[in-house]
Amino acid sequence: MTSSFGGTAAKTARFADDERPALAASHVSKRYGKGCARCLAPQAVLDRNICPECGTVHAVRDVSLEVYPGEIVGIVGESGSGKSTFMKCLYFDEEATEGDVRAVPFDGGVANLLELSPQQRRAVRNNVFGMVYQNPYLGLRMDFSSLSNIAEQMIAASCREVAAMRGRGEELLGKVSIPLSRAVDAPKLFSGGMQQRVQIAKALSNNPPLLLLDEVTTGLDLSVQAAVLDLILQIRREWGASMLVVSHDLGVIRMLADRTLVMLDGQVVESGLTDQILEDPQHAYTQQLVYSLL
Ligand SMILES: Nc1ncnc2c1ncn2[C@@H]1O[C@H](COP(=O)(O)OP(=O)(O)OP(=O)(O)O)[C@@H](O)[C@H]1O
Repeated sequence: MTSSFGGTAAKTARFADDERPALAASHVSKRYGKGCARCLAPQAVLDRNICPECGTVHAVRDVSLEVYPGEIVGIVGESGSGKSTFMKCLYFDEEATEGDVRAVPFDGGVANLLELSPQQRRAVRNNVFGMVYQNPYLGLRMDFSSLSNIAEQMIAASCREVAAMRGRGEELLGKVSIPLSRAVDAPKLFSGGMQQRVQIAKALSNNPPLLLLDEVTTGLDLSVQAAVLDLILQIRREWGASMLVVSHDLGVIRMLADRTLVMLDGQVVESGLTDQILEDPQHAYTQQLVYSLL
């Protein structure tokens, strides 16, 4: 079934036992610095995420996760815990130091995305992932019109028909509640909430099977936050996209995520169904996060 977002309908059972994960990341690490015998040893004890010996920053340490079709997976953690860096490694904004990432929608999950050529990486960015950054300046050309922003993304994915781009752009802007009268305005003239909604429309323009959302509601007013969160849930309901959502705010993760990973100092300290984590947090840091919600 085709929905109003132009993709397949959301699944009610989000991940059946026999389904393969749409995205599988294994043992992903990102270090700033060369590392040394001390900090590269298994179970190395660091000063938070920094090696006391050589000063290498272990921003992401051995993170693995899977996102199943139609599932929303959340990563929560305080500032500096490594969640954005992990996301950036997936989207090639940062070069992972090591790890293995497979995406079924790209090539059936055959290649390790981290070993792709620059050209193949562009194909993944244009056709497999839709990225929405916390800072809309990273995801949008602020001086182009909103329609042109969407067209740019579609051209990157080989669309050449002006009428199709205009039609898709107007459809998506309507979906994210940007009035058509503002479609030719540049995002720099918009409020923060509107900019985020244009970014979401742009990210959706090629029907990416995997959406990466990095702190998309941080810095927005509460009512605007609620509208953006509703929009994300609507996208999942109508379109069934898989999503990886990063936030320092457990309230956001509680609203969106089926499963959650908790990160601290570059490592995953706890993971499981979001409801379970909220009801029965095991790690002291998760307990602190959950109690701060009460
Ligand atoms: N270019 C860099 N060089 C050295 N350290 C870096 C660099 N970029 C990030 N870091 C460090 O990596 C760690 C993880 O940062 P990251 O931005 O991923 O955290 P985060 O959990 O997303 O927090 P925030 O939401 O505040 O960005 C931090 O300690 C940060 O200082």
